[in-house]
Amino acid sequence: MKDFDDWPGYSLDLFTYPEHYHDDIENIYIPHGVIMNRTERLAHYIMDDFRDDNIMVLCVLKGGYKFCADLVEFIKILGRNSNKYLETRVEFIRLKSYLNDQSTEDLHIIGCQDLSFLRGKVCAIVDTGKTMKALLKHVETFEPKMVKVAGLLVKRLPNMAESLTDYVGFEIPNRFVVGYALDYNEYFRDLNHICVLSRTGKMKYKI
Ligand SMILES: Oc1ncnc2c1N=NC2
Repeated sequence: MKDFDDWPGYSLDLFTYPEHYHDDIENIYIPHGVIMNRTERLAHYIMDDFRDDNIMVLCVLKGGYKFCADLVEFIKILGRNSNKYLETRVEFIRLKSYLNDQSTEDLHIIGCQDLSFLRGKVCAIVDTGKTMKALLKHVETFEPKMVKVAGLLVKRLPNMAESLTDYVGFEIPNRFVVGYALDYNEYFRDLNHICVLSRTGKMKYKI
């Protein structure tokens, strides 16, 4: 099912958002409430799959920090309510791969390169759906017991190989979105909804 092929997004006057972005966003593509409900559902799947394992969550910064925090919170809440706790540790890795709204393809890791804490662990990589190939290859070199990927957004690219994402938040067309920790040159991370950037916004914050 193509979730968002010709989805026009919600008009701005239906939801609240930071006033300073008023002219910079085109529409509200995925409202915060919808993101949270979807994330809760993904937490259910993860609880079912990781039943008795402890999870080592590898959060991909910066874009993945909101999704990761909410996903881990839901895993904790679901565990408490079903009296089945999943011990969850979180580590962080920073990837920088976008300049303006263009992926620079060369994925370089900023910060901790040594992921030996993953050895023999069950690892859940939480990311916003950037190209996972290079990161997965790097993670595999530390011989984790099992790796699963949770991606908030998976973009439908023309030559997309099978998706490397085990838990997909939303499959969307290949368009640049901001908000919910997704940035455009470090702006819009403080926006709760996932929105489409307007031309004004693209020009205003262009580097
Ligand atoms: O659409 C996007 N918007 C912001 N940041 C990223 C995006 N895709 N990968 C990283």
